[in-house]
Amino acid sequence: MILNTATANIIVSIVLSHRFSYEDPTLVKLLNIVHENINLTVTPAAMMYYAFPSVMRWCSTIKNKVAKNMNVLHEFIQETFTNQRKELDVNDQRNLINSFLVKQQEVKKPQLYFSNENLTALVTDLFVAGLDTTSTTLRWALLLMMKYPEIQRKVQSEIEKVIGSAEPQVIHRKQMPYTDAVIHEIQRFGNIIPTNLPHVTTQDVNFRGYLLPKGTYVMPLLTSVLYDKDHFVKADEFYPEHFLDSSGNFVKKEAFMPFSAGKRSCVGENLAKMQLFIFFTRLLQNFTFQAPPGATLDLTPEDGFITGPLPHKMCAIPRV
Ligand code: HEM
Repeated sequence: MILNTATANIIVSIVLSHRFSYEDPTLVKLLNIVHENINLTVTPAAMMYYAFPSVMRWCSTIKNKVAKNMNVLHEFIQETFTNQRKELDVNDQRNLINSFLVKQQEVKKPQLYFSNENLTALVTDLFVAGLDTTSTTLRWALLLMMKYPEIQRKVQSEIEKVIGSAEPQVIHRKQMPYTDAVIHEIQRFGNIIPTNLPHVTTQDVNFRGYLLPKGTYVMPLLTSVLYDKDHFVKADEFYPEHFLDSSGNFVKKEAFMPFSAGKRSCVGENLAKMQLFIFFTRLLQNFTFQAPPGATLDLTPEDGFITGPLPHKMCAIPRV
């Protein structure tokens, strides 16, 4: 919950130029609805619905429940976030919602792209897509650091060398190849969206001798690249050297695609990378993460659409 609220506040500050306290009932309610909706959409019945929509169409319960929850989320976002017309000052645009509302006034046909429904959908998308993803990756990061203390120590010594006790900034990343490699490996190994989002062919496609007619549902499995043994020699292990050359320089891998690929790949990729670097280095600068004595650390992922680690108890030992 702490990681979720911290990452949520980043999106809140973009859309609303505001931050909530971690106990604020509005923020807690938002997180609970988003989380509940994500959980609901990954129940076995919902998964069956995505895979076999024409069969499952007859089973209206799950469809109605998901639609009802989505309405609750939309209504809540509309009331809380997007209803800012009264306070709008065209000469003082401070956030994404302000800019959208100004555009709505400027364009001739706002109902085309800049409708109220689109604004609500846009803000909802940012929350749904940007919350659990970043915080789940950070949960993997902390578990993997507990599991591999020698890797954690190497990251901490690079932090000491490059950042010292200053606040980490994105510009530090270039000078920190080991930490960069560890963060990439956390994303690769964590593989938090194994099935990616479903896509549809917009025209007939010939793929390796198979015809995929226009309108075919396609699930481009990210696991198939992130765990590809041709690209990652120890694909089933946590091995930061996947992203390092023999001199310790960071190397890019074309099979590293946790954000997917192509025109519809994650729009939040750059933001997410900045968040991961800053949260991860700030946390390890100030704490060493350890399992409680006698605890066993299990790297089996949770079931679901976003696959986080299983819950573990964790000790955060201050470093000063
Ligand atoms: C570690 C963090 C994240 C991961 C691993 C991740 C991964 C993904 C993936 C795999 C997709 C599907 C792309 C496709 O359909 O091919 C996606 C879409 C999307 N992501 Fe992210 N994401 C992350 C963080 C974020 C953040 C922080 C935001 C926004 C603030 C965001 C916003 C979006 C949006 C809006 C889409 C839909 C894009 C579209 O359909 O055009 N994501 N993300």
